[in-house]
Amino acid sequence: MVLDKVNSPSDLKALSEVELLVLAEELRSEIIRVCAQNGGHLASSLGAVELIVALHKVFDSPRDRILFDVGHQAYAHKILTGRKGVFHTIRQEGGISGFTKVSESEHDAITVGHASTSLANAIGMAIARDTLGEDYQIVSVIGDGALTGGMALAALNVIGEQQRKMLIVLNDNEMSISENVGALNRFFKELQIKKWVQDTEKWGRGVLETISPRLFNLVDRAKEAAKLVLHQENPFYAWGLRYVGPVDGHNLKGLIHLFQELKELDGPTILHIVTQKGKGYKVAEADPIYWHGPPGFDPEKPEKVSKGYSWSAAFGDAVTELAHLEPRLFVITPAMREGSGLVKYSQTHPSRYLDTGICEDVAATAAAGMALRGLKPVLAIYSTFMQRAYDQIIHDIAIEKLDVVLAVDRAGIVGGDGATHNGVFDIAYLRTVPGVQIAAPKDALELRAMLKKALELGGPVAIRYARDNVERVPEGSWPDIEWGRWEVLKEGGKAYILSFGKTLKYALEAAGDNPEVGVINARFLKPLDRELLEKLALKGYKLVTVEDHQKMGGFGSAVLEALSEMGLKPDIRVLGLPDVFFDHGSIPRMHREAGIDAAAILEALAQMGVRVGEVG
Ligand SMILES: CC(=O)c1sc(CCOP(=O)(O)OP(=O)(O)O)c(C)[n+]1Cc1cnc(C)nc1N
Ligand SMILES: [Mg+2]
Repeated sequence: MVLDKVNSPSDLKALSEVELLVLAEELRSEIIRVCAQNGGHLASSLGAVELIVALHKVFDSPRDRILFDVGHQAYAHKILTGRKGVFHTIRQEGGISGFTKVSESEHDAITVGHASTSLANAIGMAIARDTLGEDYQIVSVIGDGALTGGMALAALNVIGEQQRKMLIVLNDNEMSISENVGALNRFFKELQIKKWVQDTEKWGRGVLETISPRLFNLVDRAKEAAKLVLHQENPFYAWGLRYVGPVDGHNLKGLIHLFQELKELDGPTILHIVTQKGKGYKVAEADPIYWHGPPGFDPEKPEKVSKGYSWSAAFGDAVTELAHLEPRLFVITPAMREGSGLVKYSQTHPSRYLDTGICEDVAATAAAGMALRGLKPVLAIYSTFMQRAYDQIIHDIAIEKLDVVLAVDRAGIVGGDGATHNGVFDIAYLRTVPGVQIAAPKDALELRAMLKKALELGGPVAIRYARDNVERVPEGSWPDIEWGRWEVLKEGGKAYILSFGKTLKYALEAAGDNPEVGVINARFLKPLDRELLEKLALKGYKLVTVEDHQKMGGFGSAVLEALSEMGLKPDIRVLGLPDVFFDHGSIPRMHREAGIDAAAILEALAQMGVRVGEVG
C-alpha cells in the first residue's frame, strides 16, 4: 500500500502523481473501515480526501498552519500526520479526538468542534506571524455550512481589511448536515452552474497544466480591468479577497497546481472548491445527511440503522402536534434539523419553520423579533451550541421577557463528540438571567406538558433534555403539570435524592427499594420548589442533589442558595460534574468518574450515615 510509505506529510511529498491518486483511494478505504466500526463524520471526511492530500503535498505542516473549520472533515489529515496507527481509536474511550485538537498533534492548528472559528483564528495567526517577523503559510479550510456562521463572515471583514497573506479554501458541497441554506449558498449554486464558470474551469484546467503563472496574472489583471464583471461573479470582492474558482475539489492534480500557484500570492485569497459530500462511497453520496455522522455499520453492506426513539424525536412529535393547536407557534433551528428531531415538523409546517444556517446568535435574536411581533417561537438548540447565543438570550429575549421557548437538546455529557459538544454549562449561564425559567422533564409526557405550559405562560422558558432515548407516548397526550412543583417519586425515611434531568435514573437506581431513601424529580430549577425544599430541610432529611451539569452554578448551587436564603442548614451533598472538561468516551464511565451515577449517590448517602445497599 502507498499509505504504508506515508508516516508524515514529508513522506507524501516524495510520492508521484499516480501514487497520490492511489493514496487518496487508500485513505477513503481506511476512513470507511474505521467509521464502520466506530461511527463518525464519514461523509464530510470522504469529501475532503483530495483536498487534504493536495494540501499536504504543497504546504509544509506543521511549519505551515492548516486549519480545519469544525474539524470533523479532517480524518485524512489525521491519518497523514502521524496518527495512522491510532486512527482506529478515533472518538473512542482513550482514543484520538474526532476533531482537530492542538494538544493531540503539532499538525492540528486549532482545537475545534464548533463551526465558523477557523477564519478568526487564521487572521489572528497571520497577525502574530507578521508581528513576530516569521514566515509561513496559513491555510484555512472552511465548509459552505460553516461559512454561514456569523463569526466566519465577520472574520472575512477583518481579513479583507488586514490584507495579510493567507489562503482560505471554501469546501463547497452544498451541504451542512442538512442541505445548506442561505443567500450566499444560493449564489454559489448559481456560480457553479453558470456556463461561464464551467468554460472557465475547463479552460483553467487546461491552462493550469501548462502556463499556470500566466493564468493567475491574467486573472489579476482582468480583475482590475473588469472589476464590475468579476465582482458580480466574485462574492468575496466586497470583502477585499482575491477569489479563485469554483474548481473541482476532487481533481487532485488541478488542486496541487492551484495550491502551488496560490501559495505565491500575497494578501488574502479564497479558493472556492466544489466537492461531493460522501465522495467515493455510494450510500454516502446518495444520502450525505444520514451518512454525515452514522453509528457503526457493515462496510460491505452499509445500511441505515435506527438509533431508537430519542428526546429529539419526542420533541419533534410534540411541536408538530402543538403547531396545530397554537397557530402562532414557529420553530427555528440553527442548522440542526435532523439532530433536533425536526424533519417531520419542517415537512408538516414548512411556513412556520426556519433553518438559519449555523448561526445560533441570529436564530435567538430572530426568535426575539418573532416574539415582538406576535409569534410564539420555539428555538430548538443544542446546549453546547446555545453558548453562541448567550448575549442574544439576555439582550434580545430576557430583558423584555419575550415569549421564547428554548428547547435545549443534548443537555449533559454527550459521548463521542467530546468536550466541544458537551452541554454542561447552560444551567449556570441561564439561571443567572432574570426571568428565564428552566425545567427538565423526566419523560416524553412531561416534555409535552412543559412545552404546552411554557407557550401558555409566556416569557423566556428553557426546557432541557439529554442525548438519550425516551419512551414514546401516544399522539394527543397533553397532560397538565403544576408549574414550579417538584414530584415526589418515592418517599424516604431519612434522606431524599433530588435529581434535575437525566440523572433521575441514577437516583431511582440508588434508592432502589430502600425505605430510608426517597427520590424527587426536581424538574423545575427556576422556579425552584422552595416550599417542598423547606419542608424537607425542616424535617431534618439528609439531601443529595444530582445533575449532569457542572457542579458550579448548576441545580445544586441553586438549592444551596435557596437553603441559605431560608436560613436552613440540612445535611446536604451536591453531586455534579467537577471543574474539568470531559473528552470523548463512554458516557457511563464519565458519569462514574464525575461522581454523578448511582454508585456516587450511594457513597454520598453513606457518608451522611444513611444505611444503603449496593447498586443493583
Ligand atoms: C460536527 C458538527 O457538530 C457539525 S458539522 C455541521 C455542518 C458543517 O457543514 P460544512 O459545510 O461546514 O461541512 P461539511 O460537513 O463538510 O459539509 C454542523 C452544523 N455541526 C453542528 C454545529 C452547529 N453549530 C455550531 C456552532 N457548530 C457546529 N459544529
Ligand atoms: Mg458543506
